[in-house]
Amino acid sequence: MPALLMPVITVDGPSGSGKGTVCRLLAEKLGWDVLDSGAIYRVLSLAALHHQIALDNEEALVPLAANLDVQFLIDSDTNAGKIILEGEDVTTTIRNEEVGAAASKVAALPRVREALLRRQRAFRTENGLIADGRDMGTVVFPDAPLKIFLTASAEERARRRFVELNERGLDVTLSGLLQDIQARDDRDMNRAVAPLVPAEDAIELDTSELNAQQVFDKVITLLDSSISEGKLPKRS
Ligand SMILES: Nc1ncnc2c1ncn2[C@@H]1O[C@H](COP(=O)(O)OP(=O)(O)OP(=O)(O)O)[C@@H](O)[C@H]1O
Ligand SMILES: Nc1ccn([C@H]2C[C@H](O)[C@@H](COP(=O)(O)O)O2)c(=O)n1
Repeated sequence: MPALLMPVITVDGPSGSGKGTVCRLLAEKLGWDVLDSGAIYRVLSLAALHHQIALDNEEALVPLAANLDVQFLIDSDTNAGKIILEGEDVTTTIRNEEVGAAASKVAALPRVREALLRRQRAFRTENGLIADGRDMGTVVFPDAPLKIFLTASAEERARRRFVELNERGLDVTLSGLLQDIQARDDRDMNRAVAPLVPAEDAIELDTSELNAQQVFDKVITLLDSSISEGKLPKRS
């Protein structure tokens, strides 16, 4: 690994455990970049739908993944992320539950994961990186000095998603979301390649009874321990 590369903090865990929320807060605090690896799988599944490629057609999905025409931009005024797929703004579309389920299907294909590996590792630059996903600590950045694995009960994760989607005006039911979450967990945890499991050296944090601020505070405590152990550089 070239010496210029800064450390990575990995945050893995199942859907709705709060990874994206804590990664955003951490990145703001540290001024580091974020890799939202789930967004890459979501964009790929959307591209497959656009090109009418079946979600289990590994032969066709591999070149699509390798040549994916996607840009991850930051709006300089609002600082909000923007995702452009083949010239189209898909920032909101990829967050739909259907796209999440489709992403979990293409993500089960070993050669598709392989094709996306280099693209994910390229997010690591001379700035520090917070990497959000399922296999960040186990496969993509196994040398990360701080690995966090967030969990929460499926019921609590479904409740969180219900609140979020209701706020967005979407017509969803709690029981439907719970079923979706359980199906996605099952696929993500039981696939043959890079299943959702904590890395051996990951620190697990159950967020079921914690609000987002409490989770963030705990992560900052873990970060400070890693700094005092010399695993991460002092923060400015
Ligand atoms: N500790 C928390 N307590 C309550 N709600 C939370 C907590 N953390 C996050 N949330 C809310 O739960 C929802 C899911 O959070 P978030 O998107 O961060 O999860 P995620 O793990 O990144 O999910 P996914 O993998 O599906 O992208 C969001 O609406 C978020 O605001
Ligand atoms: N590192 C990753 C990230 C995501 N996936 C798959 C599995 C998820 O169900 C799906 C969507 O992810 P989300 O945006 O909800 O975090 O993508 C994966 O296999 N590996």
